[in-house]
Amino acid sequence: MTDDIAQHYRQIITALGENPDREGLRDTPKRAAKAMQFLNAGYQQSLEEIINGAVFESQTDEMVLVKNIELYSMCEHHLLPFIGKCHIAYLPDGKVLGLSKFARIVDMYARRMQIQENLTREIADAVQQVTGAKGVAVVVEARHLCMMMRGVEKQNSSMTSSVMLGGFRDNQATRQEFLTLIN
Ligand SMILES: Nc1nc2c(ncn2[C@@H]2O[C@H](COP(=O)(O)OP(=O)(O)OP(=O)(O)O)[C@@H](O)[C@H]2O)c(=O)[nH]1
Ligand SMILES: [Zn+2]
Repeated sequence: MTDDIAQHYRQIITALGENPDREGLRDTPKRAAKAMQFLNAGYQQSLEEIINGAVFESQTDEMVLVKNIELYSMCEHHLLPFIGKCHIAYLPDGKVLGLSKFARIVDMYARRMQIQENLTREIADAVQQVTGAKGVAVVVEARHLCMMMRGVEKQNSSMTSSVMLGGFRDNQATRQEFLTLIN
């Protein structure tokens, strides 16, 4: 598969007017193929595999918040990166999730071809599914290189997307507490 992708990169380099056989570019198709495979590795993962049973019984019913999870994804329109951070909160209902698993969930969905809104929704649905929480809130703040390096070339705009489920959707005080904590 890597060789296959590398062959296509070689053609792209040629089509762009470069010489894929010159010294500096000789290994580039293969490197680029490996990088692209890494950035799309989320297709090879499943929720079950990354959670690996790390859901623990707990009687806490207070909000749990994991803030500022770094996020690197690729926009499905241009295959250019969007980069930012993700905040996840949930209201446990007898079960809590291993802390590292929030970052693993973010990475699994981010390492696919995405738009930010769908990524946000997929993270929220996954946390809901594995914890059975009374509520889940996810906010993603990101800057899109497709808007910065090309296209409208706006360097300072960022996009915020959010998904609120259960108690975060129904209860304004809970939602407000979450928004206050992340700002
Ligand atoms: N809602 C949303 N839009 C995105 C995201 N990533 C990229 N886009 C937008 O997708 C749109 C694609 O628009 P098109 O007109 O088909 O493509 P384009 O001609 O390359 O668009 P420009 O970027 O405006 O030059 C653009 O408005 C992008 O800014 C995302 O995560 N969410
Ligand atoms: Zn884009």
